[in-house]
Amino acid sequence: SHEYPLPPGPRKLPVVENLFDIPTKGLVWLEYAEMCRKYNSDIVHLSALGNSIIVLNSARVVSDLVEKRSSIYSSRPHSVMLGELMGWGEYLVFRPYNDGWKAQRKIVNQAFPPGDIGRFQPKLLSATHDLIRLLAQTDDLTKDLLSWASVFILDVVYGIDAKETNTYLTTAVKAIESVALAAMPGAFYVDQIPILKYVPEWLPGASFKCKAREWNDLRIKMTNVTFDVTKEKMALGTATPSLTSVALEQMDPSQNTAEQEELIKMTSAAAYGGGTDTSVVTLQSFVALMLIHPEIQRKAHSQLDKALGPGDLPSFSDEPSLPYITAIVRETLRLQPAAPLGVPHLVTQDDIYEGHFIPKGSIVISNAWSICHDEKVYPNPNQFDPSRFLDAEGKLDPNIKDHSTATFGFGRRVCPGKHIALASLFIVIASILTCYTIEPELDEHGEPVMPEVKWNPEPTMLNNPLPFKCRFVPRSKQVEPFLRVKFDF
Ligand code: HEM
Repeated sequence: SHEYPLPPGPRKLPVVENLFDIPTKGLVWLEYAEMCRKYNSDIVHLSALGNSIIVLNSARVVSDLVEKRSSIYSSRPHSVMLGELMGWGEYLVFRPYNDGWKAQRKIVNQAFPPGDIGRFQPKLLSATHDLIRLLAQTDDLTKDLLSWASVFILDVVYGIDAKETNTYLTTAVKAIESVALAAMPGAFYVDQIPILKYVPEWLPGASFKCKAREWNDLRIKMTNVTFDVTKEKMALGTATPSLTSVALEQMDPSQNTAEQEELIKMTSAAAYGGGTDTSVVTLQSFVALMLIHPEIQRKAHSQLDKALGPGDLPSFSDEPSLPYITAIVRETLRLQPAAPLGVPHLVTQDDIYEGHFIPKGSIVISNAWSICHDEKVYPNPNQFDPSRFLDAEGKLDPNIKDHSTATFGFGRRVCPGKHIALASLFIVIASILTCYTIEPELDEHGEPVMPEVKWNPEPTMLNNPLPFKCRFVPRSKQVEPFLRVKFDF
């Protein structure tokens, strides 16, 4: 009954409203983009089960609302399953926009100052060299990439070194998986019918409560075990700088210690969870895109061979002479963003935008996919072409908008690990391409068989290629010492 109409969108049916219009199958970001095209609007409204959903489909509207009006567009939807029953509701990623969120955000910003990533570079480099060695004999690419991401993130967040990683990996992988499952809208009825949370566990149909209890245990374990490692190392004087150690050192002694530690724990676990899978799926997409585009690998190889001495592995100081590698990082994130719909925001006040009413409490979904595939900014948007980011001389062209405004989210919630993620992707991509050519597997006659690479059509928050087969073929005898294996050339 507001004087301004809601944004356009599919017709609302009695009772169920738009329940059947909400995409739940296939690549949902494409479905949302299509819906916006159909209603000829960059902003679309849906409602179902008491939720109001606003879809934003262009850089312009996302910037106008989520960025310029960020004081009211920065909260998160509440979830009974994930937030209450599984206990993740107060962790940085999921926490509503309040003082607790601000305190956690400050912890990350102090430990990860965007201007100073130097202190983490040795950690990223050493995790990358471990991966390079694994790839020489990989038979499970996903597993190796997960190991790379876990090694560097556990080191950056907790100062845990590579040999200890496996001890903590199983719990974390299960915990992160449980979050991904519970975060899928519609996965658990209790999110639509909150009163179900009072149902006793033994009642038929209440298996979600058992799951929630197990998953809550995983959260507690994941949060505490790694945190305790950092504390112990600090006490022994063996800690290397990490998010957790920096935050512990910066605690205010005049304030309650237990409360501050609790905040640090939740922040660290959120960074651990927020950084792992996103990094893995981005690298999976990179490998898949290289396999499909040997001509791009050749260009990258030629730049690497010019910039590096024979037998050298790339370091961070090589970045200025490797613009094509930076362009591959950007193009991978643009073409196949890791989280095409980001993490939903929530608007905390009624708002009016371009003649439309946006109700307080609406879930706001910013479609990063559409922004990254806008043909006005990126001609032939579905083409993998790193050189679109370069000028005529092959330098990075500052006039071409880079993906990072979209792939890493928006406004006050923008990914606080963004510069670490970009640095880790640069070094791992440069190192893989220095050492290897990514090639299809050979059949029994020695002929290459190019697999059909498909991006996962299951509805999840992440965008990853389905497992595919490929080979990492070493490029020269000079890298053998790094790989610590012998090859026949
Ligand atoms: C390729 C890698 C990565 C991608 C694509 C990515 C993407 C994102 C996105 C889309 C969001 C939600 C932003 C929003 O709500 O608007 C986010 C949040 C977050 N990310 Fe990342 N991320 C990556 C790596 C990392 C790393 C390495 C860390 C930490 C070490 C990290 C920590 C976080 C945290 C703590 C949040 C929650 C911020 C908040 O809610 O205030 N991320 N990330």
